[in-house]
Amino acid sequence: MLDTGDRLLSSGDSHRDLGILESQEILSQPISVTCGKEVFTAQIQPDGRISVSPKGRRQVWSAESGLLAKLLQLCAVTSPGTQIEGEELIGGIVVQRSFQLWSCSQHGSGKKPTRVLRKSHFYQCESREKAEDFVLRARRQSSWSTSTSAPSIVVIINPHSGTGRAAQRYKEVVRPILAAAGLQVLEHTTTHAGHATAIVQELELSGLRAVVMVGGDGTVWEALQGYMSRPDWRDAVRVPLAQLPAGSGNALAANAGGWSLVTAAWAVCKGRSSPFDVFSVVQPPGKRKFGFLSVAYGMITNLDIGTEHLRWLGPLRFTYGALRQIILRSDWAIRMAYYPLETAAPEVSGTELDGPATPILDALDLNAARPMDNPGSLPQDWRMVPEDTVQMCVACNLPWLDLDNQVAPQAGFSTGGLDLVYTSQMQRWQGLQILLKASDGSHLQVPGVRLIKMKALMLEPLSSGTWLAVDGEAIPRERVYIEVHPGLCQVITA
Ligand SMILES: Nc1ncnc2c1ncn2[C@@H]1O[C@H](COP(=O)(O)OP(=O)(O)OP(=O)(O)O)[C@@H](O)[C@H]1O
Repeated sequence: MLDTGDRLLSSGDSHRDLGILESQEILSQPISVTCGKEVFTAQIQPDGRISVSPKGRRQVWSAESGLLAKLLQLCAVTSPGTQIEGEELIGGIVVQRSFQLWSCSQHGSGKKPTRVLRKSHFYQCESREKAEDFVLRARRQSSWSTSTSAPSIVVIINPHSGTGRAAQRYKEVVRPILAAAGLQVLEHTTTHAGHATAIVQELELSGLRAVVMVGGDGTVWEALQGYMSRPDWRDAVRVPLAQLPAGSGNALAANAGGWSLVTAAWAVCKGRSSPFDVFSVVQPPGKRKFGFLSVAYGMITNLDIGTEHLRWLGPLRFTYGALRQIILRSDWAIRMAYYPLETAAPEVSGTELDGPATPILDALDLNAARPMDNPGSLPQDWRMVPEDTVQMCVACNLPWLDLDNQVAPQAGFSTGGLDLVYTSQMQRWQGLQILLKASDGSHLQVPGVRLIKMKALMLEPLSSGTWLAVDGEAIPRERVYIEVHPGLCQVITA
């Protein structure tokens, strides 16, 4: 095992051999339970719903709907008769001869729907074995994709992320949910910067449902470097990444719909994933890195990396940083050229032993004279960005840069390109408008905000006093080449 932080979590209940629970018919066998003095029938329906109905009544009675339910809620009384949607159910826990069902129900709507954890009454069975069997069936149906064995996940907790409460929040909020779903969880806690990369490089990834980061985007970035530096990177990228939002920005969680810890933990229990683009970051002669979120320069990096000392403020530090940058309003010299999104990439030639191919960048001689020194010498199909000073400047691989700001509303998990969003002649009032409108992406309509879609980018930062950053992590402030790898990785989605 890797480090002192390693810990294998058992769900608390024994996972008995489910060989007997082969068919759907057996999965949905009803059992008789009691709650207080009443007798109920608990059954997993073929569509995944669980119903607990008073014995003898044919109609499934739901405490979640209708006038009676509203009255009961008003009187703060709940009934043990209930019905839980399969989509909400995650599993349950067993205490002696009783079980309790756990679900995550939708709370709020609109653009950022979240889920809240709900726990049913305790239902008593004839024996502990019966209670365990029922919970096992509930887990199989709701969180195990009907498999007979519990899915395994790796959780990497960064105790330094956000305001420093990630480990505690994980223990209080997330760990019980994963245990109720019966997932096999291998926990690692990072002890230093760069540790998440080392953990991922050493992991046995085959058969894993997901690698789950409890932290911010820096932790995801480190895990991604770990994936891509493995000799078996091609197999590794098939294992989905997930982020439980415990950092400051939490962009991967935001883009995946994991707007809260409970919502993101529910998504891990459900285990649905989508392909998503990542990109190569090349700074010759340095080693290639990989990004999943953004390449930023100037104002955006100053408001992020420049407010590291205000970490205790949480995400508010970004708002403070943005206001400060708007008031200071600096111009940053830059040169950029891009390979348009609509232009087809050259054919891939050669092997991919050292990572995914970069056919667009391979057509350039990256160590030769700087291609942007003389626009006439730009390689075929590349275009120069006309402006040579910027204030805000960020190439986004995903729409949300954190839980609050949708900086590139037209971007997506698998568009095959980056959206470069920048300003060149921004006045302070425009900066304020951008700040106010970025929450719904309407800042793109503010005069002076430019958007260019691209498959590849070369960027030369020419000012000091700021940073060049990938996914919020500072990289050397030197020429950088970026190329997108469409749909290379997988992400767990809510
Ligand atoms: N045990 C640790 N002690 C100190 N630093 C750590 C430790 N583990 C990881 N780190 C470093 O913590 C830094 C911050 O983590 P992370 O980026 O996840 O959180 P954040 O900055 O709050 O969130 P975001 O990146 O979403 O804004 C990372 O650069 C990582 O290298």
